[in-house]
Amino acid sequence: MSEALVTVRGLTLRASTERGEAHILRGLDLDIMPGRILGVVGESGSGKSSLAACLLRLLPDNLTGLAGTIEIDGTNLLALSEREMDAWRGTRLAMIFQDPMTALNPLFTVGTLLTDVLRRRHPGLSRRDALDRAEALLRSVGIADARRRLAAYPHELSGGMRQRVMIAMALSVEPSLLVADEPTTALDATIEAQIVDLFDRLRQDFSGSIVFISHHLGLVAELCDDLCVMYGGTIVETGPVARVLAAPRHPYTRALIDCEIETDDDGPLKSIPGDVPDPVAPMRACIFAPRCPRVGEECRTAVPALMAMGPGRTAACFRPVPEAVA
Ligand SMILES: Nc1ncnc2c1ncn2[C@@H]1O[C@H](COP(=O)(O)OP(=O)(O)OP(=O)(O)O)[C@@H](O)[C@H]1O
Repeated sequence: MSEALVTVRGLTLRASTERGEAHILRGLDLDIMPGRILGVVGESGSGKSSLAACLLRLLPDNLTGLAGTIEIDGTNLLALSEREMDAWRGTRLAMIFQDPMTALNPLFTVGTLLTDVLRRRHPGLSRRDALDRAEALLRSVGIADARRRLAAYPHELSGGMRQRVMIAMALSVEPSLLVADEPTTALDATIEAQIVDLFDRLRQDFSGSIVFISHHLGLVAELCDDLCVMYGGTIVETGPVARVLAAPRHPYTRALIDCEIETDDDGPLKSIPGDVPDPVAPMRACIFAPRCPRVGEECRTAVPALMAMGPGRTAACFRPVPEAVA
């Protein structure tokens, strides 16, 4: 297997809250492979967006205790100054948010937003050349009548179109690492399918890594190569997406898949019985133990580390789902 593009080790994040210090990320280890799409899934509150925010170091002020390392090509992003990090964001890292309006400045036209990013990336680029490139980028993300759209303001576009513009802006960075946080959640099903198709097409020309965060296992199965399952600020399972979904080893992954299978298209979303862990509580045992159908004595007294579960796969579980019945 090739070397990881991004190596995350012992990533920890805490927040001061009224109830005390919350453990948002509890020491994550993760390898993100070049040229592959890594899907990150987990229930609401499991820490997916926080992981995304750490990868770009875009964190709110009340978040403290950021520790560990995030290494790309031998540089630890967590050791960079704010200024150095800003330069990385304009050249090596890019993010696509759930709500494009949070990322698209409403005061500027699409053309200005795109040419600004392009000229930051390529300082010698003339305004005319930048506009030509911006137009080509809009076309590449499926925007018809691209020249005319350059003059539009974000609020003049539909939600799906805004999301395409944000994808074009992220691509204009030519990033090594592109992080997409629930990029289709705010869109209706037809537009969602188009955006997923777009990601699928983009991957052919894109040599960097994509981290794709989603609630939706079906979407991740369709689009991603690798999977990372998060629970309670920890990673509980990783591996090639098809193999993990066909035969999960962590009981939490099994439960997530069962919920998705049992949820009818039109029916209410099924959920795993029991409550998600309290982020303020310290972790002294397996964090999934209180909800786990396979729980044993050791699960209530020790914290399982991620253990190898066959080629390219890991799970943090003392009593994994047996392979034969997985
Ligand atoms: N700035 C913050 N201050 C306090 N707690 C926070 C902050 N940001 C996130 N959290 C808490 O950290 C935990 C993880 O949140 P996060 O948004 O990363 O989860 P998520 O898996 O992305 O959830 P969702 O799918 O709902 O977006 C949650 O318990 C959340 O309440």
